[in-house]
Amino acid sequence: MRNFINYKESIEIINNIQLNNATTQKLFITNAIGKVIANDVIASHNSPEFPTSAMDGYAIKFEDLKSEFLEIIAKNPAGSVVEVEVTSEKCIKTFTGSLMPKGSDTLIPIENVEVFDNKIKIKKEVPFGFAVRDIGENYKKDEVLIKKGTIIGFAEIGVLASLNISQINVIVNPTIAIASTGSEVLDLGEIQTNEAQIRSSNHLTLEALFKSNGANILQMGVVKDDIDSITSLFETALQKADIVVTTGGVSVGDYDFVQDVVKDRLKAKILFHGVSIKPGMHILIATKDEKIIVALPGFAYSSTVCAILYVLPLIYKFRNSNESLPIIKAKITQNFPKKTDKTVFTACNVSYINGEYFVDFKGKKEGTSAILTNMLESPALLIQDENSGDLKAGDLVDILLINHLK
Ligand SMILES: Nc1nc2c(c(=O)[nH]1)N[C@H]1C(S)=C(S)[C@@H](COP(=O)(O)OP(=O)(O)OC[C@H]3O[C@@H](n4cnc5c(N)ncnc54)[C@H](O)[C@@H]3O)O[C@H]1N2
Ligand code: MOO
Repeated sequence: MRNFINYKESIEIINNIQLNNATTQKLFITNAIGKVIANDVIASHNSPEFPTSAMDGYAIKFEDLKSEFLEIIAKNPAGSVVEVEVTSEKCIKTFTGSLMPKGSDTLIPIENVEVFDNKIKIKKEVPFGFAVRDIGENYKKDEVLIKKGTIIGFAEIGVLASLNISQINVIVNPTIAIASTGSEVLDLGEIQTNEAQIRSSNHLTLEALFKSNGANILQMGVVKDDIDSITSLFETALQKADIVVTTGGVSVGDYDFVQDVVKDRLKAKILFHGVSIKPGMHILIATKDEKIIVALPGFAYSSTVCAILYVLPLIYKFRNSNESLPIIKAKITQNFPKKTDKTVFTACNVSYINGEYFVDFKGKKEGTSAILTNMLESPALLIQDENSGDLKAGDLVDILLINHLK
């Protein structure tokens, strides 16, 4: 009889896996979108470096605000440096993005003045320093602007560009080899020869999930339930990938060979085989020569839930990223019983109304762990801890936001 550990213990084991130092690569910034930056980015200068005008108007001395007229002594277009200084009762026509001329401290917008030849009359006053962007308004020299572990997105690209940084060091994404095992499962396009065969969805569901969450994929397709084929699958996959993920063949059936191969042929170090969760209780995680093996159950819903719970955190770990699973609180809108003493992950609908998350089960199908369609539309996983009881409408519950995974 196998020893089933609880969910919390299984996650601690995953968190404690020691990985080698991540490899980094240098990329041009827009090729690094979605990658994890390996070093802090520190501002090399103030932005702006000099007081800069935020509007089109006239640069003045604030003390002249009440003067009857101010003489326009120069024009100061953006991109050029005006040498003339603003002195008492003088002003310089200055534009959005122009440096504030020496001697000036305030900008009167064009709309606030009346122009008489080379003079202006201020019709509407402004406070001191109006429409002047101070030195370092956007960022200050030596400020840490992007922390290592951040995933590069559009805002990071913009900040890097403003720092004139064209290439950055990013973590090389882990490679995950994926295969579905089972003599009844057919790859796409494979000809069906009897009624007991079904189309494999798992290997492609997992490819989509891992690819969009930061892994390179080695798709190995479908492998029949046969010890030699499964052994050679693992041997190849372990050479090429950091993580090998399979589905099927981990429970108690006569043809559940994945576990036999991992334990007896590969002699991998078993971290656990069996967790008190629903779905996915037969999950097996092992290590072999610095590589990680994740053998998931065959059912489509079980393998997907377990891939989210165990493989995504491994990807985060390989990428040294500051990501974590998006688990938040929501209000449940109907009574919901606790059906087993395991930790249970149930697909539900999630909506966000007036700043609060709500969950219900409208349209969700009940049945076995084969029902992947429950993950369509706007799903979340309701998490019922092993020690929790029945839920009542209005209770605050933990949910994992599936649509926040990419
Ligand atoms: N006597 C017992 N039977 C079962 C137990 C148990 O404890 N005692 N556990 C059940 C649970 S829970 C699960 S989960 C499954 C896990 O079994 P396996 O991981 O060995 O998976 P398979 O038997 O290979 O497949 C299960 C199911 O999923 C379908 N499948 C398999 N691969 C794919 C694929 N690539 N794409 C789509 N669907 C797939 C397969 O046809 C089966 O229907 O064991 C229970 N049995
Ligand atoms: O362990 Mo299984 O509950 O059907 O995935």
